[in-house]
Amino acid sequence: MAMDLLKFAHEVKWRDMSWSVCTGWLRSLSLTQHLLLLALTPLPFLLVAFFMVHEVEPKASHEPARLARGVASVHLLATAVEAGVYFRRPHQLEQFVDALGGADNVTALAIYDHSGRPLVERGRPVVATWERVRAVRTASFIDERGGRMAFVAPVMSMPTARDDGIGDALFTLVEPNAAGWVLLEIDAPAPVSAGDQLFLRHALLTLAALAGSIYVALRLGHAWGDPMLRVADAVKRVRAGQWDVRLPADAVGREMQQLNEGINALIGTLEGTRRAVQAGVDEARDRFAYQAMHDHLTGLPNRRAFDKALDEAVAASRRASDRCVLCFIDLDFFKTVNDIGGHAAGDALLREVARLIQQGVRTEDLTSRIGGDEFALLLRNCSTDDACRIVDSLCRAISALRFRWEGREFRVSASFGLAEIDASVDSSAAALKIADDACYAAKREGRNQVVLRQPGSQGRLA
Ligand SMILES: Nc1nc2c(ncn2[C@@H]2O[C@H](COP(=O)(O)OP(=O)(O)OP(=O)(O)O)[C@@H](O)[C@H]2O)c(=O)[nH]1
Repeated sequence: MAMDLLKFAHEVKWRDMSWSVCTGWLRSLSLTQHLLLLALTPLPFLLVAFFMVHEVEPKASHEPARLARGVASVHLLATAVEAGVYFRRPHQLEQFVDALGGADNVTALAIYDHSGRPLVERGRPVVATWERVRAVRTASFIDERGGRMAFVAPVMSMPTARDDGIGDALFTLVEPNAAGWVLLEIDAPAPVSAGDQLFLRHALLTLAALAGSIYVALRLGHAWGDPMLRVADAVKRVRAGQWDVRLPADAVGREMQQLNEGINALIGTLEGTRRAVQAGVDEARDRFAYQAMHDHLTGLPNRRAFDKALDEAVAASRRASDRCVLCFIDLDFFKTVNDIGGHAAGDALLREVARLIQQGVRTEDLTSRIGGDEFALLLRNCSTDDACRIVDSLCRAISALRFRWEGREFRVSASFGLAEIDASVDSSAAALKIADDACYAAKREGRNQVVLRQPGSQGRLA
């Protein structure tokens, strides 16, 4: 029992496996190959039907009409030679047989007496034995062998009356008996060749039907498969970023047209969504890029942007002797504004000062907020004198500012440290250090003033 179960499980597994291999193979076929398979599916049935039809087809030599003709011929012969047999006239029989034996399809013709002795014989009979001949009572077909058909008919004796010797009128009628037999063997028509013709005709028809099916399958495969391939190609191109791909709306077949329309609409929708997402991404990227380089409170370039510009300025001064001036600005007693007016007041003041500084410099100059209440200027292509003039007017503008907040008024001022960047300044850090020192000096000297410090010098009030 257990063995049976194991065997069954094994069989089921094998069946499942072969089924999955089969379905896997089917799935791997193209549409054209599927249709070809469909067209070829009836082939085994056609072949079986074809051979069955060929098998039941009666052999041409056994056609009833042919047999009847043979039987009639031998019967006529037997009747015609009756007298010759009865009266044993071989000469007459020979003439008769010679006349008939010349016929094309007669291969043997023999006339036997009642004891089986051939009275005359043309050709050698091969189909019928004497035993079979003498058993014949009426004209009939005996057999077919070796491409010959044999017909035999008895030659009947004439009916006679026997005198019984009792009186004048007393006779006994003697029934006719077989006095001999006529054997006729003729060529059997070539049944095989007729069968072959039939076979050939059926085979040609089958092949023609098959070729037609294959042709239709290939045409259908292309008619259905090509639009599908176009769809697959369109999807592939869209995935590669070609959003202008569109499928023809006049494809063959209503279903294909609907599919193309749907895919075109889908591509359009995806394209719209992609544009919206891309716009969002671009906008976010720009925003992040802006935020990365700008101060959120004042909108001025921030410390990172300033460091970058300063690096470039230092490199340019060393390379081409482009002179520029770096300026540090630190508000004086800014903490007081925060403490009295609150952080919001401090923010508002920072924005106000930023606006003032921006208004007071040239367009090619860079203004940035680099820390809490610290600003920096990069005055490009600028002499120290021009720089002092610009910064001095800034200093005055800031100290003239009356900042009002919630009914209070604040007086503001700033300390400025200037550093010229020439070819002797070898790094941004060195430039920053000089400007920072100058600003610190301005603070130390009493604030609200400008200190210029040349590279390598002690510095002076501007
Ligand atoms: N409102 C506001 N305050 C800030 C901001 N960033 C920094 N601060 C404040 O700014 C002040 C800067 O400090 P300091 O420069 O030492 O103060 P100060 O009063 O200006 O001193 P001096 O520079 O020596 O005159 C600190 O109190 C910080 O809390 C900001 O974004 N907004």
